[in-house]
Amino acid sequence: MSVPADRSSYRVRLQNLPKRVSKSDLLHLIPSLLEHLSLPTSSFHACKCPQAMGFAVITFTSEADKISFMKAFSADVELKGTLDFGLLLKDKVFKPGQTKATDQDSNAEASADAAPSSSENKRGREDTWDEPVTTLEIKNKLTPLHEAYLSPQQTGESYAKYKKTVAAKACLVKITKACRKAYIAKIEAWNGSVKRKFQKKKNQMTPEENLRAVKEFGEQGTIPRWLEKDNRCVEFCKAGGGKVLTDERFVFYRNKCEFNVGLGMDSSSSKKPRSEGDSEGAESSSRNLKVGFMVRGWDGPTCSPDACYNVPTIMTEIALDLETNILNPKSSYDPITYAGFYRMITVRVGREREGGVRGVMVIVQHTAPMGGVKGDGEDFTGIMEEDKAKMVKAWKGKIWEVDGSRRCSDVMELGLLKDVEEGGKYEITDLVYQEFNKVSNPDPNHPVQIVYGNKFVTDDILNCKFEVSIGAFFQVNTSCANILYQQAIDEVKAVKEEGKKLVAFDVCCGTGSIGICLLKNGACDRVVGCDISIPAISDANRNKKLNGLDEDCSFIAGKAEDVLRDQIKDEQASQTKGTKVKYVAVVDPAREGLHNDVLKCLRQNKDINTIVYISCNPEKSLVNDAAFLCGPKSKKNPAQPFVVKSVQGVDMFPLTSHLEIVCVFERKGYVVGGADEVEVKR
Ligand SMILES: C[S@@+](CC[C@H](N)C(=O)[O-])C[C@H]1O[C@@H](n2cnc3c(N)ncnc32)[C@H](O)[C@@H]1O
Repeated sequence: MSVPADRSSYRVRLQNLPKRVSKSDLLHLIPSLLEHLSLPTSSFHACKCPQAMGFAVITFTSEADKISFMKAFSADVELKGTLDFGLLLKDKVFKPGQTKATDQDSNAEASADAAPSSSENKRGREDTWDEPVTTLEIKNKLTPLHEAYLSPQQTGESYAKYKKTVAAKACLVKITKACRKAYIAKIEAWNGSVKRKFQKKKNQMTPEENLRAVKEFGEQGTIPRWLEKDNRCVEFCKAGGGKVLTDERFVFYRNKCEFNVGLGMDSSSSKKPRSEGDSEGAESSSRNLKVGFMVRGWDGPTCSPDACYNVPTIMTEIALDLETNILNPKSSYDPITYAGFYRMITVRVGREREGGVRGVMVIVQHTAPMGGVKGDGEDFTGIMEEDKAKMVKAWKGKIWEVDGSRRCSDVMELGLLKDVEEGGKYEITDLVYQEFNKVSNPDPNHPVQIVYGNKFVTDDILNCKFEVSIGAFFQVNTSCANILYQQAIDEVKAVKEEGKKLVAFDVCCGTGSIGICLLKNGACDRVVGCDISIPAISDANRNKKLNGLDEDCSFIAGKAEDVLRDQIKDEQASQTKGTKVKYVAVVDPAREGLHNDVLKCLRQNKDINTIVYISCNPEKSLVNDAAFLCGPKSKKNPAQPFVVKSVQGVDMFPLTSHLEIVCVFERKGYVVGGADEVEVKR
């Protein structure tokens, strides 16, 4: 059989798989999936699953086979219900020659809540350019729940109910199912081993040994009360009947957006230019540079962000200014051919400064000016310098008076906003360039070049001030972050005990924002944080001083899986004798969840009995991590398990399907029969 050189268009991504799925699991699963869908097993060619990533890439024998699979899969409503983890199919765009599904891919997805997902995208699909993109299509892509919010009849579920369903059902039921599964497997194994043990030793055991074995069997051989039924966990948690928290500002809430610099549709020509010889394309290219979102994926047109409910007006105005007045029309980047110069424009709005003016940072990401990504492209040095000079001239010192009423009247009519709360005064205080030549996204430590201004923006959460560097993470909905962090404060305060010092380990602390808010608001007495990002940790170290908390905070840069264990040990060793200390962990990992070593460290440390877990991926990584923290004891994992104490949803991304969850795990001196109310005695 001849093997085609490039099978990139034959691949799909199967998501929501259990994190620990192996290739051999998949080799069983895929043929049975195909059988279930009445498709020939011969259509399957190969599969890959990166370790502990919870997804797999399946390659079919042809593109037609892939399309048949996708159609059958999407049409099969039952399928999702029958599989424990609710599989999700994603027609991920694989670049020509790309065979590997990497970590970077999922990071790119993680940051894509501003940008459209590429779920319906197909490489080289010509119909992405056939029809003009409508504003409804843009809205559906970026704020897919706008219709559920506006007209409950259309989806049969109101917006609030949908979000609550995600919080209570999808997350909690999945946690319960995953934990129950682990207990059931353990019990089955235990039954077998106990039986063997008894049969072997029946006559040699003393009555005491016999009693001990029976007791052990009793403890290990029973499902904990909170996991008795698949939905039992819900009864223990607030979100089962509770409301998702929101600040009720459903529009224009993002403080950061990443705009693609691509080509927009032209009424005179819908064909995308592909080469210099393509005169029709070249003509439309000169008119079509667009700054916005790629609603139809990497090979589709770039669209104006004006129709997006979650993008503030100042950002849409900056995008428009760039595309009409500043950027050279021949300089957009093509992610398929890697040709071109400007890749992405990030706009970040900061806090209000003196005179009611809000500072804005613009980051221009581009390829190498000489030769581009592959090194053999055009020389953009002149264009770069020219455009940069235009930006400085037009922006530096200019106050933008933004009239938000145009977009407000639209959303007020729809009931998304009560008052005109948009627009105001802005100044682009910082302009930064970043050269990036690889295919995916730069890591947080990637260098930048300051054109004018600073390397960071400033913002406030609760009553704390933060400086945030370019590569550092910061919550994208600042006003809702107040609610999220207040929730964390309340949960940590609940651990505090009179006469005892409370130390909070802020795992994946970013710029130190959660820990600093905890400390400043009296929830704990000391914060010890770690984060993989060096710029974020230098921000955290500046931010603790900015908030007058230098003495009681310690932040270090490093992967949590490498540094947390020693950080905890050092902190415990540093306590003066006689001090009564309690410890709590607040974890806020990226979408992939916590590394196994971090989970092990938290579960094994008997001094940490409460974990406040903030998750932006409650249906996947939170479920997997909960299964580890709450799963049965084993030889590898002998420490007492945690139970889920509460789950609270916070609507950080209104009108999208994303939901932030604050899940509190508490370690209980669990014994059969409901003693899960007893604290661990040490
Ligand atoms: C969702 S953000 C939370 C940041 C911060 N807690 C906040 O609220 O702003 C996740 C953070 O995890 C960090 N991170 C990712 N992988 C990590 C790892 N292996 N070890 C430590 N931190 C990590 C990222 O740099 C990022 O700052």
